[in-house]
Amino acid sequence: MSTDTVARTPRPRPVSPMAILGTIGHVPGGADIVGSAPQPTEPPHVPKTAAKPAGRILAIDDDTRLLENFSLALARDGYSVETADNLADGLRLAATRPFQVCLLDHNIGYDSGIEALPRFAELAPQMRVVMVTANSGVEDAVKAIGLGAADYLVKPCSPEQLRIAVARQIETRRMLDRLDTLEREVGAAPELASRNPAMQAAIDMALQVARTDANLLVLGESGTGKGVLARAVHRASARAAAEFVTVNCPSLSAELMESELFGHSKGSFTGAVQSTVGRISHADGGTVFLDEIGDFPLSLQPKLLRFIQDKEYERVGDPATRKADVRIVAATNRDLEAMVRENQFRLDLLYRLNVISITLPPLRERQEDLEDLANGFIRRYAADYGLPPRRLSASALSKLRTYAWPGNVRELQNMMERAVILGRGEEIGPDLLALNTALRAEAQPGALMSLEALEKLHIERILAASDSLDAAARTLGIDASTLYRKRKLYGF
Ligand SMILES: Nc1ncnc2c1ncn2[C@@H]1O[C@H](COP(=O)(O)OP(=O)(O)OP(=O)(O)O)[C@@H](O)[C@H]1O
Repeated sequence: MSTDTVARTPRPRPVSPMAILGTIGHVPGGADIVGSAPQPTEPPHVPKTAAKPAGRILAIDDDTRLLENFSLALARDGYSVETADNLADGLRLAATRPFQVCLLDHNIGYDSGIEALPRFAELAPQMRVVMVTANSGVEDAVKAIGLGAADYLVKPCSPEQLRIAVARQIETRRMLDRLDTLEREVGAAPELASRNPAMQAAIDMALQVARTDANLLVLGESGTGKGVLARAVHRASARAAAEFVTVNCPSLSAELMESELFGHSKGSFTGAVQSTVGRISHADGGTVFLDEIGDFPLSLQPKLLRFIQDKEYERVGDPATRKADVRIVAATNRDLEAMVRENQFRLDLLYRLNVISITLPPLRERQEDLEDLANGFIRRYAADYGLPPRRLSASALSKLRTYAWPGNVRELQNMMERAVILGRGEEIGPDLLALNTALRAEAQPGALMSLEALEKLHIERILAASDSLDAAARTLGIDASTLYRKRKLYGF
């Protein structure tokens, strides 16, 4: 579909203030049926505070009065209704907006709604289609269901029948979405496989380590997938049934880190109004992932070392020694050996963490994976946002291949999410790829660009010119935890 389709998409029709009819539809002879006892005229009730509609409905019928009646009846329940009085407009709307339910006329002018069902399924696989027809023949109903319709409504129908039919499909859609989310959560770790030999060797090694209880240190630039690998190790291990707990080291001060990790007793410090057991205890039997271990507070490193060696620890303010059986997976993009030389990291802790270390290659060195990763993200976000499937065009892929990916897989992921949201056609072309090179070209003195874009670019440049996160934070005049959050936010 070309990108100009949205521009030509008809705007939603305004709903006229006509009365809601007791019965919606046409008698075969042509006149609208008003129920035997006409309903009192009543303005449609649309909840004032309904920031989010109860559901997005697309109604397609060549009978514009019937479309108005559908809109009125459904607006009462807080649905947002868009209409099309011909098949081509209906298909365009379905391809470009996320609808949960479509009310599709059997015969739309000279076009057949039933014959168009496969096209709707292709353009909007998440949309539940209810066939609406004056023809109550069983044969048609069977054919429609066979071609993907979810239900069949015979007109004339009452507003109540219409609402029930729509509510049923909205509920089904909600349950299917929930199921999808649960399935994704269960299988949250993306499929870990690579066409790049170095990356595949890293994955194989991680899965081999998973079978043991050894601690693991994962190295690699930001956004290369260290957290994903840590989770995969947990899931492939005998610990999978217990918790996987992530601790982002730069985001916590030494005091907070101690109580967060090991727990504290009530009253052990100002503000400790109740006891907490700590993340280590939560992860008993499972895995603790210490992200950005290079930022683990130096003063607390002896306590972590003791826990790793002896599996013993004390809560803050409680002398009782406790035990927990936890595998530690630590990750960093910093040079821990250099930090040891600068007395920023303890050598004995490094030895303990570093029993096995795995380095993930940056994305620019695993070009073989670009296409699979990009299309995987596109599929995922299209499904998440209820948009039709899209794919990367050949020229977009070539453009991705020329880029250096300072933010690695995270940057690619963010870029594909943006492209899916902004894209209108079935293909994602190079114009939708917000590569930072473009930003760089714009960033001349006085260039018209947002403060956020300028901040992103400046942080990126300082990071590239600095030896460590700390050094970059010092140059920028912010603390390391703020810089850490901004990096995650901007995707590098
Ligand atoms: N192989 C992959 N398949 C799909 N998504 C991936 C893959 N690798 C990484 N990602 C995604 O990229 C993003 C960054 O991954 P992750 O957080 O694991 O990187 P990281 O190296 O730990 O980054 P940081 O050092 O900044 O913490 C995540 O959203 C993750 O889901």
